[in-house]
Order: sequence, then C-alpha cells, then structure tokens
Amino acid sequence: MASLAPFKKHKVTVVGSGNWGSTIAKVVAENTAAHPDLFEKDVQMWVYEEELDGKKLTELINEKHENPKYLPGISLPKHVIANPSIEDAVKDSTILVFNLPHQFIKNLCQQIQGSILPYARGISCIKGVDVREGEIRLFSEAIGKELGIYCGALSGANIANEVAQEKWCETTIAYDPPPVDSQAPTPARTPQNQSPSASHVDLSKLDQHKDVSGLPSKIKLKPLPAEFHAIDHVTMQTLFHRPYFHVRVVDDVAGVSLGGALKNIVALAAGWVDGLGWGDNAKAAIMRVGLLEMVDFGKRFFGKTIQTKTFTEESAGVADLITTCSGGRNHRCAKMSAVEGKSIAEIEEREMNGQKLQGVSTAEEVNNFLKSKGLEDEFPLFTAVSKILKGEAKYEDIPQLIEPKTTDAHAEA
Ligand SMILES: NC(=O)C1=CN([C@@H]2O[C@H](COP(=O)(O)OP(=O)(O)OC[C@H]3O[C@@H](n4cnc5c(N)ncnc54)[C@H](O)[C@@H]3O)[C@@H](O)[C@H]2O)C=CC1
Ligand SMILES: O=C(CO)COP(=O)(O)O
Repeated sequence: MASLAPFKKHKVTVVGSGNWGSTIAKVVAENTAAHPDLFEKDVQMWVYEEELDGKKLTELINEKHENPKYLPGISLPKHVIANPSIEDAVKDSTILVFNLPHQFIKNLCQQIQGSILPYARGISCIKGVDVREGEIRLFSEAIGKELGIYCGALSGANIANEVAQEKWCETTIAYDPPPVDSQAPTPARTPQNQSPSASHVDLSKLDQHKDVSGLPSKIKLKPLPAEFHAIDHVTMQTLFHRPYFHVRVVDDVAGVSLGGALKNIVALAAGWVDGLGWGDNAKAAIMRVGLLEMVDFGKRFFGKTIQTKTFTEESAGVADLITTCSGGRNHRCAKMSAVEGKSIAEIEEREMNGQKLQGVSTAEEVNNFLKSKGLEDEFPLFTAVSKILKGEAKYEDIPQLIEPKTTDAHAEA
C-alpha cells in the first residue's frame, strides 16, 4: 500500500520586532520547536533596521538572542532569526504575524505585495484602526485587502514585558476565514499533531464562516495547497498557546480588533485622572464609560458581525481595558504628562526609548471619523480625550465632558 506523503510544514514570519513583536516572536518560536510536525522550527522576525551603539540591531539580536533595544533582558530562542529585509523575511511563509505600530503597516504592506505566498494567512497583533477619507477599517481587514490574503487578529490583556517574563495571562485570537472554492482537506488530528492545549476548542465550529473576510469582493481567498495542514483554529492555537499564554479562539475579528484599539484612548483618560490624584473611583468611572463607548462604537460601525460579549467576556475586551488602564504605556505616559504638565509627545520621546504609544494617534483617528459622521457628541469620552490632546479642554473638565446631557425634565427637578 502506498504510504501517504508527510504534510508540508508551515513557515512562520513575525513582521515587527518592538516590545510586543519580539515577545510574540519568542512565544511563536517556542511553539514551532515544540510542534515540529506542524511548523518549521526557524521563525523569521522582520526588524526595522537601526543602529545601537554603532552596531546593527539585527546583528545584535542574532548574536545575543535578545532584542537589547525593545525587549532587553529577555532571551529569545536561537531560532528567532532577525532579518532586515522584509521581502526576504516573508518569502515562502504560510503564516504571517503582523506586529508593529499601526502607523507603519500601510507602507509595509505595499513593500511586500508580490513577495508573499498568495495562499498565506495572517494574524494581526496590531492595536489600532485604519481611518481614511471618512471610512474606518480594522487592520486585519486593511492587511487582508492590501495583500489579498485572509488575516485574523490576536489581542488581549497582554502587557508585553509580563508575557516575555512568562507571567501567566490570557489572550484572544479571532480567526474566521471565508470558505474557499477548493478547501484543502483538513488532515486528521493525531496524538502527534494535536496540541493538548487545543482541547477546549469546539472542533464542530471550525468550518463555520461569516461574511467578513478582509478581502475585496473581487479577490477570492486562495486555497492552501493540499500538502499543508489546514490553518484553522487548532493550528492557530497550537502556534500561540503557551503554559503562560493561554489562548481562546473565537470568530469575532471585529470585536477582538476594536477592543485592542479603542481601550488605548480610554487608557489616556485613566492616566490623566490618576495623574491628577483623583483615585481609583475616578478611574473606574472612566473605564465604565469607556467600555460602553467601545461597545457602542463596535455595534454602530461593525454591527453586522460584532458580538457584545467579546467586549465583556474575552481577554481582548474588558480585561485588556483593565490592564492597560493600570500598567500600560499609554496610561503611564498620560499620568506623567498630567503630573508634570508636559505634553504626551514630550513624555513619549523621553521615556519610551523608541517604543510608540498608539492611543494618541488612535484618539485622533477615531475623532476624525466621528466628526465626519457628525457623531462626536455621542461618544463623549473619546471626544473629550481628543479635545484634551488638542489643547481644547483640560484634564479637570473630564467629569463635565462625559456627563450625560440632562433632559429638560431632569434639569427642572
Ligand atoms: N508593547 C505591548 O505591551 C503591547 C503592544 N501591543 C501592540 O502591538 C503593536 C506593536 O507594538 P510594539 O511591538 O510594542 O512596538 P514598540 O512600540 O515597542 O516598538 C516600535 C517598533 O516600531 C519600529 N519602527 C520604528 N520606525 C519604523 C518605521 N518607520 N517603519 C516600521 N517600523 C518602525 C521599531 O523598530 C520598533 O520595532 C502595537 O499596535 C501595540 O499597540 C499589543 C499588546 C501589548
Ligand atoms: O495593549 C497593551 C496591553 O494589552 C499594552 O498597552 P500599551 O501600549 O498602553 O502599553
């Protein structure tokens, strides 16, 4: 009897090497080593090249197996290969993990069009939204459209330094590709290729798809050649789940992406009230209003597919809001800015050593979008943050700015 050819392994590239990019490269590389049946061991990590103490950052990473600028003090597996050429780093990879500050993704996608496998699949770890000409898109959608591939999302309460130190946390992956014309058969899971950690995934749901593909309607998702293991919930969980990084896989790409993007706006307000010394009650009020605006925003502009429970039940929702409003960089810099009376840009430049805050640009982008729709008043906290950043309001005005408008009846009472 003819024996079956072994399945081809997935090659994984992490596009980005900042604080979170390097951490995710570590997570993924530990799993490629742990699952040699599914993945090629080496993980390419694209690095935006720069010099540190007269040496190239890529050379330092490959010599020391550490990213001394963006993730100092953490050992990276030796098979994380820092690569300054984006075209070379993505070549032949079936799984592309996008993990860089959102302002850089558009240029990067333009650079790699034509260099990636047409049947590659992506996961965006980016926290931000893409606003252009009055339209708003998730980065998973933007990447999918630029590259003609399907892209899901990973987001959660995941302060990178804690994950890198292997302190336990949860994350959420949203992965829901549309059906393809000739889907490669999903190979049977054997004890060898079944991750034990994947056991809580509801396998009966793997083939259910909704209509958000992140792909232009003209472009059809290219089927993965039959010699590869299917890239499904189980594969994604096997790639990202670690004993210290627990993954839940869901279908709600919009909910997962928006939770990660919008909580950064809320974290700025939380940082300001902390900086003013207003205490935990005030911060809780900011988080309550922020969560409501996050859900409302999702429902109004991504209503077809979004699920409220993603914001309230998943790590990518309320848990990420809580952690970012306590220990995130956006919160920290906003707090310092209120304490010192300096602009956030000044604090970012001084404190972050090249790391990029995402909340300031997201607040501006979301505000531009809301303004174009005439809906600023319906999102008073998001609008207050934007006004404060522009110098049109003060931190101390937040309670009044987010107070619901009283009706005449209430006003008279
Ligand atoms: N750091 C964290 O704790 C977490 C971050 N995230 C998200 O992950 C995404 C990536 O953030 P980090 O890895 O933390 O980045 P980072 O803020 O630590 O680092 C900045 C990165 O941008 C790169 N860069 C600078 N100029 C560039 C250019 N012109 N083109 C391309 N790249 C350039 C730098 O080389 C560096 O890798 C963001 O959307 C962030 O919100 C998500 C969860 C946790
Ligand atoms: O997204 C984060 C934690 O989940 C990190 O937030 P900051 O970018 O504010 O550090």
